[in-house]
Amino acid sequence: MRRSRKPIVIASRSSALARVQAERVGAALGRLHPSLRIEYLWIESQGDKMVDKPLHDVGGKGLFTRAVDNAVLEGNADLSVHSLKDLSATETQGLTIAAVPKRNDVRDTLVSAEGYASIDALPERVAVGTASPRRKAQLLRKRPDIEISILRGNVPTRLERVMEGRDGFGATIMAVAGLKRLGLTEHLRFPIDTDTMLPAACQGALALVCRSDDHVTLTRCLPLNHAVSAAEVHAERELLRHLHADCHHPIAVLAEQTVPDHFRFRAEVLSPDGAVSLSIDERATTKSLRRVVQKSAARLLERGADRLLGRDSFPLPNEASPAG
Ligand SMILES: NCc1[nH]cc(CCC(=O)O)c1CC(=O)O
Repeated sequence: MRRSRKPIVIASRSSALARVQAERVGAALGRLHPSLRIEYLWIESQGDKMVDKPLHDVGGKGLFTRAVDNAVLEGNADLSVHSLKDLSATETQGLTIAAVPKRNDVRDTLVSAEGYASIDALPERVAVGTASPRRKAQLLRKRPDIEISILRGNVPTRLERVMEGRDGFGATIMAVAGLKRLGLTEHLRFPIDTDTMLPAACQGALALVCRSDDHVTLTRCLPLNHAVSAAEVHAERELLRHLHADCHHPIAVLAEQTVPDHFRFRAEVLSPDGAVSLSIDERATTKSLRRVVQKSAARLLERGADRLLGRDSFPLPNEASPAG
C-alpha cells in the first residue's frame, strides 16, 4: 500500500533533551512499524532562544510548544514529542495526547560542584539557581536563608554554569529524568526523595501528541502508551485544571500507583516565598482516582490555594500558615 510508505514525521524542539526524547520515540515507532520511514522536524523555539528572563516575562511556556504544535496542526508533521511537564494541562484545540510512554524517575536531584548531598547540607545563604517557582518555594520552605537566583536554559547549559561555578551558583535542582535521558548520570548522586521535594505534575513523563482526527497516527502510537503512567499523569493534569494552574505556579503533584489498582495522590500548593504551604496526601483506587483528585482540589481551594496562587489580595487566614 502506498500509505505505509509515507514517512511518519516527528516534530520536536531542537534542544538536546528534546532530541533524545523524540529519537527514542522514533526508534520505538520504527520497531513497531518496520516498513515506516521515520523523519524528524527540529524546531528551535522562541523559549530556547531567550534564556535570561523568567518564563512569564518572555511569554510563558507556550513559547516552547507553540511552534511544534503548529507544525502538527498544519500537517508538516504527524506527531510531536514533549516532556509532558512542559505542556499546558489543557489540550490545544485540534490536538490530543496519543500516548504516554512508561514514566521515568519522577524525582528532582540536587546538583552542585561541591557535591552537597542534601538540601539540609547546603551551606548557609548558598545561591541556588532555578527558574522553577515550585523548586524555589519548596527550597525556601525548608531553608529560608537560601538565595534563589534565576537559572534558565537547557539542561547541559544549566549544568555547565553550576559545575563550573560561573555566576556564583552554588547548586541547582534538576529533574532526574532529564539527566538520565541525556546520559548525564554522574550528576545523579543526590536524588531528593518525594517526601522532601514533591515533583512537578507529569515530571519524568513524555507525551506523544497528534491531530485529534488523525486516526492513522493515533493507532500507530497506541502500543507505546503505558496505562499506569497515563492514569497517573492524567490525574496530575486534572488537578492543575481544577486549580487553573500550570508550571508557572508553585504547585507540586504526584499520583503514583502503589500496588495494582491503588494509587497514592499527593499535592502541595505553596506561596511563592515558601512561607505557607498546603498539602494533601490521599489514597485512591483506579475507579476513585478521578473523584479523589476533584475532592483534593476542592479541599485545597477551601484552605486558600487561590490566595496562595495570587488570585486574591485578601490576607491569608491564620489556619493557612506554616502547618500544612
Ligand atoms: N522545565 C524543563 C524540563 N522539562 C522536562 C525536564 C526533564 C524531564 C522531565 O521532567 O520529564 C526538564 C528539565 C528539568 O526540569 O530539570
